[in-house]
Amino acid sequence: MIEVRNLTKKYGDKLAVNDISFKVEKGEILGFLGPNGAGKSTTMNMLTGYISSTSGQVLIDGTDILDDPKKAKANIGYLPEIPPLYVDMTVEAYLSFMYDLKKCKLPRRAHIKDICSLCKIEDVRKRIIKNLSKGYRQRVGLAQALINNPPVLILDEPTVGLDPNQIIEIRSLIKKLGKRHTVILSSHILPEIQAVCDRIIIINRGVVAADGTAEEIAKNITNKHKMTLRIEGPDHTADDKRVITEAIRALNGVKYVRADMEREKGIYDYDVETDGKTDIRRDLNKLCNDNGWNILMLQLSDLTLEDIFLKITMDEGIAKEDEKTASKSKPRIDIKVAPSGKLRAVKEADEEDEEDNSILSSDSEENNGGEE
Ligand SMILES: Nc1ncnc2c1ncn2[C@@H]1O[C@H](COP(=O)(O)OP(=O)(O)OP(=O)(O)O)[C@@H](O)[C@H]1O
Repeated sequence: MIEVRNLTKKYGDKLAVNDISFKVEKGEILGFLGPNGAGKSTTMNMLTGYISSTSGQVLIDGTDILDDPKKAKANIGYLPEIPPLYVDMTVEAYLSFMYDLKKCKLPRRAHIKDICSLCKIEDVRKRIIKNLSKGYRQRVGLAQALINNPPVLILDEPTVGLDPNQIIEIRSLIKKLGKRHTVILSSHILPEIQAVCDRIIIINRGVVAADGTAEEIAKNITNKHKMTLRIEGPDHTADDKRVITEAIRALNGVKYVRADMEREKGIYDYDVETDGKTDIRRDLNKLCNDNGWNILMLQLSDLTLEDIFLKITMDEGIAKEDEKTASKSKPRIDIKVAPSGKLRAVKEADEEDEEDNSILSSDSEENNGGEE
């Protein structure tokens, strides 16, 4: 439904988006994550045809957004971070105006009524937008994005500034919309992405740093980094523990080994961490086979999305130290830390610096719309 091919955007010398490619299938809800300045809004703006790309292509249902913007844009409903509202209009007048602007063909009254019902703004239809609370305004913004019943919905930070109840409502609405629309949702908030999205793309410094489901990301990352093993040595003694720990430590790619509790008589668990680049499982198996040890359990660490992001960020820190001598740096995953999400480790021999801490801001509704 959406195809992005080698998309690049430069603002003067500033490379904001650097050769990104991805596809979003019909009916998929894609979460778009990244720290401040990563290039999310720039990408969203190119996807919606709001700004042009320096190079590359955006295809919406096969139509190039720059070659035939009218046709491509007819397929898109866009809710920017700040909803584009005419605040002196009533909700109804505004939606009717948007209906005309988007040349909607569906029966006007019935359609606007349906959209209002879907977005739960029926009770404020006759109110002036500027008098509505932030949550209601956000829903009116969503209603305008839906007005021409577009197959693609692009939502930029749709829950920013909402209170927790409003956040839950908007999330469940997006989930519902995802059944009939292809949705791209940009957010800083990991739990939001986890709750709503089928798949996540993390963009960092203008490149796609990760792409996949939370499970895939977790698997890729945890597989490579951390596992717990239960190994039975020949003698069931503490000496087994020492020999096994040292032998694992000597494997290529192992960074850290610690013998944990004695789980069965003379049998210990071992926490093992690797360098993140080497998959040690086969070597480990061979080591145990050669020595006549039995692997009774091998468990990859079960990390939350937040753990994974933190882990990636921390590993980037380590990579930075390792790669000081490397010539040119590549982008790294860098996440704003609010509680937690998912991806494919497109993570390369990345590098350096900074973390951000994202904030889940919450505004309470002052004017609780609804009553007239
Ligand atoms: N009009 C512009 N002119 C020059 N540089 C720009 C312009 N718009 C964005 N940039 C730069 O491009 C980079 C990407 O910005 P962008 O707004 O796309 O990031 P973002 O991921 O949306 O960040 P945020 O989460 O803070 O909104 C940033 O370094 C930003 O400063």
